[in-house]
Amino acid sequence: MSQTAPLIVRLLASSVSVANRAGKIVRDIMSKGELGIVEKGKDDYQTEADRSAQRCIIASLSAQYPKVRIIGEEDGNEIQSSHEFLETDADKEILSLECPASLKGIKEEDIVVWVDPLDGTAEYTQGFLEHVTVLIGISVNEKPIGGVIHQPYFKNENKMGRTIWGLKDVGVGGFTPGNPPESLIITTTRSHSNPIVENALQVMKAAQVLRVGGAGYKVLQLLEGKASIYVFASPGCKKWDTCAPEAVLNAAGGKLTDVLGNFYKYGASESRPNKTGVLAAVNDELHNYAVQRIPQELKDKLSA
Ligand SMILES: Nc1ncnc2c1ncn2[C@@H]1O[C@H](COP(=O)(O)O)[C@@H](O)[C@H]1OP(=O)(O)O
Ligand SMILES: [Mg+2]
Ligand SMILES: [Mg+2]
Ligand SMILES: [Mg+2]
Repeated sequence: MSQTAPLIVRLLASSVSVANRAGKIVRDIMSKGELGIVEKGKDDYQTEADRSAQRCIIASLSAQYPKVRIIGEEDGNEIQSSHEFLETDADKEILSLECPASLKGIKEEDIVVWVDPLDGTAEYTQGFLEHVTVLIGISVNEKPIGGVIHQPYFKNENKMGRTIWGLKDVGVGGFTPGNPPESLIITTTRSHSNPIVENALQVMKAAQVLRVGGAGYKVLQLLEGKASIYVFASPGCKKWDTCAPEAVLNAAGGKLTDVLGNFYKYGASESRPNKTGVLAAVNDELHNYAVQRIPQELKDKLSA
């Protein structure tokens, strides 16, 4: 690995390689067919793929960046016994990026990485495999500045999977960005809905509502021009769900906030739940439209 590239570029390059490896683990466990499902809470599951992918990501990144604070979704991931999963490659394309001056002085101690080893677990267990992503989000001073969204089941011509990345003041890569659709298309949850979530959808006056799994996949739909706005007026998403998607969306000129229009903070001591929901769009105009549409009563209910 090039030791000459600035830390943030190396960390993003490592995250791309580690996410690819985690994606292979996710596919291998599905092929073997022994998912080892554990119920963590209501509508909240964990599988062997969530556990193994997280072990791979945390072991690999903490071995190379020992002073970076890394927070993963799953509990009980002892990293000692994970040498089988160590991935120390770093993506060459990312390593060759020109690091903007704004990101050059960042030290390991300044960084908090939020890891969702498998976003869309419900969909993974139900066979909606294209909704599944691996998310690695890099934050500095509480703000998401870089991120990786890996899709293990994206079908290319000759290989499985693709990795989308974004870096502040640099841009995005790994996919072809699309313009927002002509008519208003909303993307939202398919497995965690409730009456308040539905109310927030109705007020948008959308031409179409797409119901898909995962925060990563929904933000990808925005980036590819398949949807205009991502609305989820409910707690349930956590910091590891939104850090990487928000970083990539920001790098593409978009915006992700809660349904009141406030940014989440990604410091290590922040509470994990995104209590006041998620509202995201590829540009400020669509984002403003959505914030204004949400009734005050609903905003009050969520922030109570
Ligand atoms: N009620 C909930 N309980 C647990 N996780 C949730 C809940 N709501 C959302 N999430 C997390 O946020 C992601 C996006 O939500 P949704 O697909 O419902 O829009 C889910 O895939 C899940 O992440 P994960 O699959 O990593 O546990
Ligand atoms: Mg989960
Ligand atoms: Mg998730
Ligand atoms: Mg997860």
